[in-house]
Amino acid sequence: MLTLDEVTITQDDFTLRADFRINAGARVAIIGPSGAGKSTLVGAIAGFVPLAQGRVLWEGARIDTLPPAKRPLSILFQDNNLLPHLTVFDNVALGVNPNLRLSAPQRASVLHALEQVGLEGFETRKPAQLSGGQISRTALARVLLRARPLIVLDEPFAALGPALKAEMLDLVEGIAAQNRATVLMITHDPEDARRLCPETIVVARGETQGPTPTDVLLADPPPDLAEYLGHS
Ligand SMILES: Nc1ncnc2c1ncn2[C@@H]1O[C@H](COP(=O)(O)OP(=O)(O)OP(=O)(O)O)[C@@H](O)[C@H]1O
Repeated sequence: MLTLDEVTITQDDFTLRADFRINAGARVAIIGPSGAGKSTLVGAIAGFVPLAQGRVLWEGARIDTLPPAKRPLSILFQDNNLLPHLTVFDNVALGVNPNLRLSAPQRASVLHALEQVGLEGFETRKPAQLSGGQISRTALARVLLRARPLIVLDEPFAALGPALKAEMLDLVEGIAAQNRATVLMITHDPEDARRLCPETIVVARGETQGPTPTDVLLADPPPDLAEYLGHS
């Protein structure tokens, strides 16, 4: 279980309060107006943004005191998930060993992860030689290989077209199932939430609400969310 226990995050004059629990294995969307604090919230969970108050726990143990690399999660951003000077193979291999000295079984596991995301034969390419979808697949192969119990997505697929985005969300679902991982996904698109996330947290007016079942929330959104979604 991921627990945010009476957390307050402050960035200059911006304040967000968060207090919720997410069960292990759940897939939860984070939705809310631009500037509401969605990235700040996941940044605090991942360790890039300090807490002003409160605690973050995974399976009952505090993680907010750990540096980002020691936290039990993998995070993907909209951009810069890959190192441009490294090949696809090495970008994925970073998930096994940051110094890239891999044993034979580790090399085999990288190749297997690439195969699973449909990138067999792309091992020696550099990110500049990949399409947007292939970049996403490479980043997801690393997530698969790292096998951290929590997968955090800060809109990594926002620039992809709808069909490709749906494919990536299905790939995330498969990876999460294989690793028995919990998923937290920021999105601006309610259809993404419907597709991947049975539950949703709303971030608005300086606080988090939920998680709430996504279908219930979207069928009858509270005023803040209705305004954001463009309902009358
Ligand atoms: N490093 C920072 N220093 C000061 N204020 C910041 C910093 N990063 C973000 N903020 C402010 O915190 C608030 C929340 O920003 P955040 O990026 O978390 O919102 P968001 O909900 O993810 O927005 P969007 O949907 O537009 O990406 C904004 O008012 C933003 O200007």
